[in-house]
Parts: sequence; C-alpha cells; structure tokens
Amino acid sequence: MSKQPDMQTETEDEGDVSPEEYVALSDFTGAGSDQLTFSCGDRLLVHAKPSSEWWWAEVREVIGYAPASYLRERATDEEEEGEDDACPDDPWQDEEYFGSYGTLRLHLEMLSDKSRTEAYRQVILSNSASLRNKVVMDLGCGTGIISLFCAQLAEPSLVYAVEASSMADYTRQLVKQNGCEEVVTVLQARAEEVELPEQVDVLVSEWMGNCLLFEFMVESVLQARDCWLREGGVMWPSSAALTLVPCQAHSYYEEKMAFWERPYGLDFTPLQPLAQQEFFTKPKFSHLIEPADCLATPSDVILLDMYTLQVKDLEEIKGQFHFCVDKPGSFHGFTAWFTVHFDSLETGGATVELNTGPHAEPTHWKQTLFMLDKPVSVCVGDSISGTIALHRNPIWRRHMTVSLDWNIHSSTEATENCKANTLTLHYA
Ligand SMILES: NC(=[NH2+])NCCC[C@H]1O[C@@H](n2cnc3c(N)ncnc32)[C@H](O)[C@@H]1O
Repeated sequence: MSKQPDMQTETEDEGDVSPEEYVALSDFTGAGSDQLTFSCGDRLLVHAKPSSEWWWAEVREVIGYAPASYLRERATDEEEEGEDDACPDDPWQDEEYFGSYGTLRLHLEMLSDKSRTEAYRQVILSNSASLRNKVVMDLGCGTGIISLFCAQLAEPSLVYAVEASSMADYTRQLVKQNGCEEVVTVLQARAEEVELPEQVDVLVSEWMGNCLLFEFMVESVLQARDCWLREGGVMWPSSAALTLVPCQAHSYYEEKMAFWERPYGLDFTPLQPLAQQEFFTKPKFSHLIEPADCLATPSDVILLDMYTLQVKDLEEIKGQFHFCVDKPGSFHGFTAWFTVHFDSLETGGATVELNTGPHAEPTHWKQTLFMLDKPVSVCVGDSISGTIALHRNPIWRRHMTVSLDWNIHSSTEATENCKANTLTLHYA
C-alpha cells in the first residue's frame, strides 16, 4: 500500500465529501497512529478521499486513514440482505482449494513437470551432506516427493511432511511403501495450525503459483517460518523474483481479435470491442512466449527475500521497469514469469535455480501474458517505462489484481511520443 497522504497538508476542499457510510470488506490492522483498525463488516463514515488509495474515515468515534480497497459503499436497505458476501465465510476458499489437491490431477501435473521436480531433487542432492541430522519441514508436501527425496538422498534426522488435503492418507502409504517411515512423519494439518514437537532447521516448500503469488500459499509459508523455523534456519526457496518483458503475441492476437475481421468473407469487426473486453482484460495463464517474441531484455521487477518478507507486505507489492526496445515489432502486451533460488546449506555452496522463463526448460506454470487492448508498433530505441503492482484481493485471499502503468517514449518521433497507459487486469 502506498503511503497515505498527510491530512494536515491537504487543503480543506481536497477530497472532502459529506460523510458517506461504507462497509469494511475485510479485517484491517492499521500501521502507525493515523491508520484505522477495523473488522470485516464494520460500518465506517468516510469524511474525505484525499487519494484513490487512502480515505479519511471514522469508525467507533476514532478518525484515521482507511485503505479504500477494503471498503464498499453501504448498500441501500433493500440490497442489505446481500451484505454477507462482503465477509464471505470462506475467504480462502479452502474447501475447494484443498478439495482440488485431494485428487491426483494437480499432483500428476506437478510431478510430470521435470524441470520443477528435478530442481527440488537437485537441492536435496547438492545439500545431502549438510542435511545430515537436520530437522526438515516440507510444507504442503502433496504426495511427499520432496520428503522422499530427503529420506532417499540424504540423512536428515526427521522430516515433517505437512499436508492439509486428504492426499495425506496416501502420502503416508507412499512413505511406508518406499521404506521411509523412520525419517518421514506425515501430518495432515494446515501449516498454520500444525503442532510440531520441535523447531526445524530447514523449511522447504513448493508454494509458487501463477505470476509467483497466485493462490497466496506463500502466506502459509511465512507463517510457518515465523512459528517453526529456528534462528539461523534455512528457507527453500530462499528468494523469488518476478520477471517481466514487453512482447509480441501475434498468434494470440490473431486468434482472439483479428479473427473477427473477415470470418467466412464477412465483416464481424463490430464484435472486436466485445473480444477485447472478454479476452484481453484478464491475464492469459499458461502462455508460452518464444524468446523471439521478447521486444527488450527481460527485467526482474519484484524481488522477494523469504527470510524478511512479511505477510502484511503481500497486500500490495510494487515494482518499477524501464525497457529499451531492442527489436522492431508489435507491442501486444507484457509477459511475466518467476525464478526462485535455493541457497546452499554450506556457506559459499552452489545455489540451485528454478527458472520458469522462456530461456529455460518449460514448466507447468509456463508464463502469464497481459494483453494491451490495442497493439502499438515500436522501434529499436523506443523505451517502455512504468510500474507493476500486485494488489491482493481484500476479500478473496487467494486472488490478486495486477496493474501495469507505463509510458512509451518513441525515439523516432520528433516530439516526445509519451503515451500514458494503464492496464489493470483482475485475476479471475
Ligand atoms: N505450488 C503450488 N501453487 N501448489 C503446489 C503445492 C500445493 C500443496 O500444498 C498443500 N497446501 C497448500 N497450502 C497448505 C497449507 N497451508 N497447509 C498444508 N498444506 C497446504 C496443498 O494441499 C497441495 O497438496
């Protein structure tokens, strides 16, 4: 969340509104004396809107700042009965989420992803000696593959394999089937609630979702870190980076937009605004970008340190970018992917990398494509600069909105062809 404006410096009329009643969509704990703290469902009186992100409001006679994204205008009486969706009873959608991991489909997809699974195997293998007599927590172990690698390739004293879904019953069987029950203990529990008899030396997890954070399993990892990782313990992954690049996407554009120009000799272009709204206002997961589609050198726009990252930081994560176009073409959109790194347990030992980008082995995550509403022709020497912001959904806690704001400075036009653009895409 960007810093709230300083109310004292706001002139009287800036943003002042006659008090309007809003409902809190989610709990919020204010940081500092001038931010409000409120609970989901609280009624707030909004007195001023000095910025789009922070409003000056009152709750239970306390005045302060409230994040606008947490508030919804109070419905009129007759709409009131719909109020309970303001505070859904399952904001993490855990029933559906853990239900999906109780079946084999997703586990088969993950285990079939050689690049992903071999990276974790490589981590265990290259740290085999250092893992001796260590206590490990495998958070969200699924079928237990990482725990089985630990038991098979190293000699840890104990591995706590924590899995919340019903897959845990089968994971216990797999541990026994492979003769690892001495080392691996499977606990069916949410990592946030699990009770371990001891702290752990290593917390390993495969938590990454689309665009790195989708599903927000990372929150569970951070909570487990704060609860169970001993002082000086190791996080695997140790760090994560979100990478972005401006790109061409001719085939996707042809498929979803150009198609309407002359289907079967007819002019269907009046449907193109509909196509733009339906296909280009949300990210395209599982996009496979060709290296040749990159219009500039990809850039890491967000870097996460898994030792210092805090849950509250996940509400909004921002990054800057400045791309120098190095090949002429159609700027159709931006593609994003992530890379995670695993520090060696030995000081100065080799780091293992899992890179999900177009220059590495393909993974089941592939990449994520954010399409512009209209492509822009760019030339070598043009620059594309701006910011990316990942806003976590205040209600549905596994979802987020990705906002991209950028300008294009053309090198060819005499005047600064500085086009301000905003692209905000909501995850479904
Ligand atoms: N890379 C991802 N996007 N997902 C791959 C790992 C997901 C696995 O972790 C389990 N899992 C996810 N969150 C939790 C949690 N808080 N506690 C226990 N198991 C979990 C989930 O049931 C599944 O088996």
